[in-house]
Amino acid sequence: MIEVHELTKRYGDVTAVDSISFTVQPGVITGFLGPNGAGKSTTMRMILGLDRPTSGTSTVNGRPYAEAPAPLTEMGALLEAKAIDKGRSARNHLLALGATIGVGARRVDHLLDVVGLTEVAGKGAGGFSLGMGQRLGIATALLGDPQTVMLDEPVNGLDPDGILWIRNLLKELAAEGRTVFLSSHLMSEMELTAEHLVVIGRGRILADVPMAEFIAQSSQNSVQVISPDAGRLRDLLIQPGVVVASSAPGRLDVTGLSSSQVGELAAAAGLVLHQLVDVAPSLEEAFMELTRDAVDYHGSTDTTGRTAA
Ligand SMILES: Nc1ncnc2c1ncn2[C@@H]1O[C@H](COP(=O)(O)OP(=O)(O)OP(=O)(O)O)[C@@H](O)[C@H]1O
Repeated sequence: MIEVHELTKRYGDVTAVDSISFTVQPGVITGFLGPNGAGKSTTMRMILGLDRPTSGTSTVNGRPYAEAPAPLTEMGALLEAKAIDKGRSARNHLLALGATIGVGARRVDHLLDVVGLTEVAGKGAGGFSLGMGQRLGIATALLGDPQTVMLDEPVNGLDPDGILWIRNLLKELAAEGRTVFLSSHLMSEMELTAEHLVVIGRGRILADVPMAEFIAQSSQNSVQVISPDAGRLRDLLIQPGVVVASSAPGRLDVTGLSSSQVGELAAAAGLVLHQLVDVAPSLEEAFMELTRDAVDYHGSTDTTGRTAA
């Protein structure tokens, strides 16, 4: 279990983390979400004891991580890929770390197999691709068979096969009753992996809820309609508070009305419908809605350098 209590971190004038409290429970995968610069990495670094909090506390399995007698067996963490001695082979890296906690060659070779690095185990990790470095980082996190794992962007650089593999691995770890805490900007992947979410924006907790609840509370529900009379239906549905978009001929995506309202309006006008479906919002839509006011870095699709007057 990870417990964070009124944790604050200031860098000069910047408050990176602003008195946040949350608990990461064992047995479920908890996702840590937030826009760029929200404070996720800073929080994880403080939990790991790599950054000293300005105030507040955090504990891993009941005590500050820095005080754990055998940290690698308490919590395995992946913060930055490739944070290893680049000249060393993957196997030697794991063996050297394993030696500090009584883990030998057998478990090292097993873990190399689990993360899919057996064939390159003797090669210098300096030549590893981003995804291979990530796999090695995950093997390192699992080395001490820890009760808790904390992973910052674990799917970063992984190919589709690797992403599926880590999703299943994390689910297995949680099913074994372990605490699993991970950050990711890949919303579709997080939606498939996590059961609980902690969302942070500008250093503050915006949500700490089960995934299903987080998505359900979004107002982004829409209705998808397919009709041979799409044009007439569109004119009928347009009213204040209703947005009607069309992504294909004969298809309308309606927000602001329920499917029964759309169906009744169509029936009253004698319009034929071929399909009428409620579309639940995605995690991405729910996340964008919640964090709209907490995004510090906005991009633009204008690559011309011209700005609107
Ligand atoms: N060592 C540091 N010195 C000064 N400011 C820092 C430092 N580390 C982080 N910050 C600032 O703290 C804030 C939170 O940064 P942090 O890296 O924790 O965010 P994040 O949620 O992990 O972002 P991202 O999604 O981009 O990785 C940002 O404004 C960042 O610029």
